[in-house]
Amino acid sequence: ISNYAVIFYYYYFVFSGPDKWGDHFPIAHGPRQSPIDVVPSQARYDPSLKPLSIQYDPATAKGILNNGHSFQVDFVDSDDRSVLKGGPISGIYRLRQFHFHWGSSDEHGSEHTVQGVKYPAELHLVHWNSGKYPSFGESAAQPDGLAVVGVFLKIGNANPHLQKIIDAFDAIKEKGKQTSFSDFNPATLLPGSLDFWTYDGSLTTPPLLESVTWIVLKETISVSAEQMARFRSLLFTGDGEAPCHMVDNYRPTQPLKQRKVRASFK
Ligand SMILES: NS(=O)(=O)c1cc(F)ccc1F
Ligand SMILES: [Zn+2]
Repeated sequence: ISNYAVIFYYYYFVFSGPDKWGDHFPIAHGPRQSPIDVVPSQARYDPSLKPLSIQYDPATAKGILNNGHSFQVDFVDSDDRSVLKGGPISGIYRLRQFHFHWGSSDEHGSEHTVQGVKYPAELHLVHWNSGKYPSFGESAAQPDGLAVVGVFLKIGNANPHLQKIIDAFDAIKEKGKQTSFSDFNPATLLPGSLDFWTYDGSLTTPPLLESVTWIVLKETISVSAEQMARFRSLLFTGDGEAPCHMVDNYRPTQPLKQRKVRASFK
């Protein structure tokens, strides 16, 4: 079908909300959908999991974009300067972008939950298996193609590392706007501990591809209530449209089905 139709359907379903996605993306009812509710007592410690190795080069930061359903910071991924290794993955995965999901209030907004606990926001650092596949697009179609590190945000002290991102929001308020974003190390957004839960899952927005090894960190990072309010000042809508605040851009948790969640810690 034409590119126009693809774009139309993409935006139609993204805007018609998660409950409608299954009608036209049957994989929405698949065996390894994300996000899920992580139940720590059901997660089995796996001593064979290696420590996470995260090495990012701030020079690979490229730009920041409002894509109409979140904002994302894109990275140069034409070489292995910013990579993820270890943990549950084999080989080397290149950082492609990071983005967030958040709510209309501090009571909810994360995609994953922990024994039903919802956080106000969740950071996703998206990596693709450059050791095995030639591109992000190719990787996204493979069961071992992507690895996403998820980090929960919790209301507390203002996060100075988030502030640099927030300061760029005025330039990307509307859908489709982007601006350059350089010299930023996303490792500054990680908590002190890299203890994690891991499970096999999917993209959480259409096309919901079941190609993601999820690595969800146990420890949270802080964000202030004022900083969360700045996230909610972004718009889903484009210039000239009736403004609609970018909030509640998270998918509800999905059935675990036959999956096991492993823990990297006792
Ligand atoms: N929320 S997500 O990390 O699963 C995700 C990453 C992508 F690169 C594309 C779509 C997605 F939904
Ligand atoms: Zn995400």
